[in-house]
Amino acid sequence: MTLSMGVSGGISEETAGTGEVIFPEGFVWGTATASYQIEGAANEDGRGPSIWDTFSRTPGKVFAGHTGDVACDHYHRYRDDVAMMADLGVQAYRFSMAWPRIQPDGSGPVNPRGLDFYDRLVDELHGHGITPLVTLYHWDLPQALEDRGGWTSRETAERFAEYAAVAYGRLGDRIATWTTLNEPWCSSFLGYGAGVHAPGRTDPGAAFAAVHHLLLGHGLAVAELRAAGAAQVGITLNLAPISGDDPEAVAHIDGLQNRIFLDPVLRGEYPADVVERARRFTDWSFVRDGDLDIIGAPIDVLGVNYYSPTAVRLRAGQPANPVHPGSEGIAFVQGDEEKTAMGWSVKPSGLTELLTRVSRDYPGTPLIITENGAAFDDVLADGRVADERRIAFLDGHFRAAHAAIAAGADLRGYFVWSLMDNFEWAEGYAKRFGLVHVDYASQRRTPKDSALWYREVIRRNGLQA
Ligand SMILES: N=[N+]=NCCCCNC(=O)[C@@H]1[C@H]2[C@H](O)[C@@H](O)[C@H](O)[C@@H](CO)[C@@H]12
Repeated sequence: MTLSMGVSGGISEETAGTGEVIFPEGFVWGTATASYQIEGAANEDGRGPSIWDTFSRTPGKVFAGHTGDVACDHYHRYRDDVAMMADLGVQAYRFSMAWPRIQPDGSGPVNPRGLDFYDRLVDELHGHGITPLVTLYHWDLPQALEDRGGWTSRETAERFAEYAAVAYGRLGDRIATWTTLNEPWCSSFLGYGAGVHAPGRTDPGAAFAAVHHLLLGHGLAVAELRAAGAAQVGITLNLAPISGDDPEAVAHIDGLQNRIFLDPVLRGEYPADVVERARRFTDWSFVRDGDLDIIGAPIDVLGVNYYSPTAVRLRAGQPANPVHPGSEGIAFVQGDEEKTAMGWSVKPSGLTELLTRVSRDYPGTPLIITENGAAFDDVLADGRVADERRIAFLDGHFRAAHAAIAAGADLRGYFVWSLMDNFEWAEGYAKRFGLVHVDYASQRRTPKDSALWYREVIRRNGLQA
């Protein structure tokens, strides 16, 4: 089954908020994870160090000094985890491959034991009738490449395409949908601009160079995957609807959050207003003739990660938000909506707004929600996690996604973040996004009430009244 296969069947009448909601026939329901967040086995079977191994060992960068050394020990427990997904009725599974497992130095010699793991994982998935969707890069850049400039260097883009070809060569016969990058916005603006993610650099100019080389890596990898015969290729972007009374402030943040990625990938050009505003930080000399043609090569599916909307307003004297270069005078504000354990506003209608905007402004590319979910302060008691807030969160967002489909969005699937609690980057293990609870001391998995609820959603292909 390919994930951007056409869906058929009508849409039931949209009942706002409470009624029965049935998704189109063939709609794909899945869960998502990422290599550094769940695998562990950081120094096993030839895996090389990544920038997150380095960053998590840097004092003060990650909550309580947590690292991904063990994480959910998925590297050893993958069979049970796949069986657990099958028991939950999960139809598709989005996971990432660890580049440092496959090429420990990010280039040159391939580590066959690294490929062997993904071989075993994919065969286990198929054995349970679960469709794999792979992310080639979910932030664990080989440290050796960072030592040579990382994503600020064009060389990294070129090495990424080689890695994509190696991965496809071993697994292309069993994985139909290949996405290149997860959230280049995080890799660039959090990793090189604000320094709150690996590699921890705080240089806006470097962030813009990283944006470009991440996108160039995407484009070069798409070319390799196409040449090798990949059925579906795509990319995953974290996007957000931007609201506010001041059009210039909204345009500025929409440009840095959304259009700086959507326009190159889907239109083959950088948004002119973003290019101009960024000239304070970069001369864009890293862009070479032909790069945008490479970046803008057609894709088959766009992965959309949505968590929360962004609201901005002008505020005199407001210093720039380091995540958003040049945002002096722009305040990021939150309404009185419910907040998750991450402090993020819960606004399902933001998903409808986002999906309809992307469909309107960038028509013609099927969409998949590759991540949506929430962290709450889950409590395991008597072998159960009664995570009613997560059920309500997902119910609302599923209905919002359905409303977007009813409004014409070509949405093909939905992957809940995350299958299980895992290493939440700078928050370490303090934040739990999983449908399944993980006791890290024992590595015991316990499906939360939301997992059991999701099983019924999948079985019904929709929501009850
Ligand atoms: N306000 N606000 N912010 C909304 C989101 C900010 C950007 N962070 C993400 O999207 C990351 C994405 C990542 O792929 C995954 O690896 C992370 O575990 C999840 C949860 O954090 C999300």
